[in-house]
Amino acid sequence: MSAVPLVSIVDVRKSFGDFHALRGVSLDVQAGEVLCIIGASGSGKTTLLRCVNQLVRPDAGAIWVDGDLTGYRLGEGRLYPLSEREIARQRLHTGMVFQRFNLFAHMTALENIIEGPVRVQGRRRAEAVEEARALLARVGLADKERSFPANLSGGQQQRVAIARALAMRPKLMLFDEPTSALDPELVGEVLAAMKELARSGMTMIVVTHELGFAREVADRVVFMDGGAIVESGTAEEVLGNPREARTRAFLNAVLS
Ligand SMILES: Nc1ncnc2c1ncn2[C@@H]1O[C@H](COP(=O)(O)OP(=O)(O)OP(=O)(O)O)[C@@H](O)[C@H]1O
Repeated sequence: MSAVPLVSIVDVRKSFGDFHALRGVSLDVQAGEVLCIIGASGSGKTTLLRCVNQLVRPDAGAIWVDGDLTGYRLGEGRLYPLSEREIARQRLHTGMVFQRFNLFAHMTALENIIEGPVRVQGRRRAEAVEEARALLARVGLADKERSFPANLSGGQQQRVAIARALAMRPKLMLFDEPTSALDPELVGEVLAAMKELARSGMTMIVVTHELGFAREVADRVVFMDGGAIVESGTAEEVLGNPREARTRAFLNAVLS
């Protein structure tokens, strides 16, 4: 019998006006799995990721994260939609790293990292500081705790953003093209931090154009097109020997 997935996405649909961004997407992610989502611009990758932590509410379908039906709570045998506040609380189990780093400009790297644990989770400041220092060391920025975002490179800011997400002790990490806003020479350092995280056993869903990263780290690669999953398999299968013509066309376009 296979294990219960940490994330279960069942027939999720989402439209923006007449545009069908997701046309019935189903996907399971096991605990500890690293899933990379690839696909052309507009294929629905970001929308799917945002549905997982409810920054976007699906029109139909269901998403479970660690046993919780996201956006709902069970009471007296019925499902009740959660309020925005309750959704925010549910979202705390899921860390997200965006294209843009969105650090608080008036706070140092360390203060950015402890903000969530102290203010939102009510953890003791001393404990949060100790953990933040360990996280900064983990992403290679032990010497930058007093730096403000304006004095950090894009790659360093993104690594602080990863540390900040991890400080909330998430069960799941979502990455939305975390290196696409970076200068090329800064991409490697962020991917290195993500690789270390992947190897530590974190469950990760990564929307990425970095096929080398996917090849090296992904347990599974999913190719999306037109709001649907076209192909799913190991990196070797999907990137090395794709079955579907649409996957081949996409790979030919990005690799040429
Ligand atoms: N909030 C929104 N309002 C209206 N349309 C939206 C919204 N979000 C997404 N869309 C539409 O849905 C389409 C799919 O978007 P999505 O960002 O999920 O694709 P993507 O595969 O992640 O592309 P990209 O790589 O460009 O981010 C977009 O092209 C856009 O037209």
